[in-house]
Amino acid sequence: MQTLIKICGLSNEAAINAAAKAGATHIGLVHFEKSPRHVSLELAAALRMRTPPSLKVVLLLVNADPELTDKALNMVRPDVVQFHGTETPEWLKLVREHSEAEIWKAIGLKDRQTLVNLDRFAGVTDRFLFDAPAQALPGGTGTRVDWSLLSHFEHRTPWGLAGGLAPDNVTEALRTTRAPLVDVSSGVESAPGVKDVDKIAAFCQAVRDYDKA
Ligand SMILES: O=C(O)c1ccccc1NCC(=O)[C@H](O)[C@H](O)COP(=O)(O)O
Repeated sequence: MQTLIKICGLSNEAAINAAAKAGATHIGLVHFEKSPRHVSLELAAALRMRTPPSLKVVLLLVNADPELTDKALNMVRPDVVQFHGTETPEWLKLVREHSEAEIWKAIGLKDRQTLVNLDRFAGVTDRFLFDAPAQALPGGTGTRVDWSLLSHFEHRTPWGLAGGLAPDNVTEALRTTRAPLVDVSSGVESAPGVKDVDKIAAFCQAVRDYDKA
């Protein structure tokens, strides 16, 4: 089966087109002011309109209040909303009742206990995204998670792997975890927030080569 590829933290049309050309399946737009990849809702909505249909648009929010969440979903109309903070299952359930967007929950993967605690999100998230635990920023830090934690875990919900992935380590990450989706941000940048089209192409090529092997 083809591995899904999300290129996160895009902020211009050229990078989106590069992701489409390289064969990515999802792009991420980060709406979080502290991030070097932050895009305003106006820009996110404009980029969403110009995104080729081969790509699903994922809007990232971090502990956004109800008013901002509602505004963001109405303005951007993403295919997926990714919650990347300490949002509760109750909050996700409420969003699900008011939105048709797919819901993803990012999880800072610290140890085995993190995986045991996932049950509280059963039925309220369409996908878990396992990322490095939050640091100064909750995501986009380029920090690898311990892949071995995922290698024999029986997943009951669709999931994806994020955190410190790059063109030169994604093959090993896939061999170890068999992730159905991989997510990358800083590993395909030349500077924080600046996407590199050659790195995007190399990342996607490495994933497609793994798929074919
Ligand atoms: O990318 C950010 O700046 C960001 C800021 C706040 C919350 C989430 C953020 N990114 C979320 C993502 O899905 C990233 O792709 C993921 O954390 C992996 O990032 P990286 O380790 O840099 O590849």
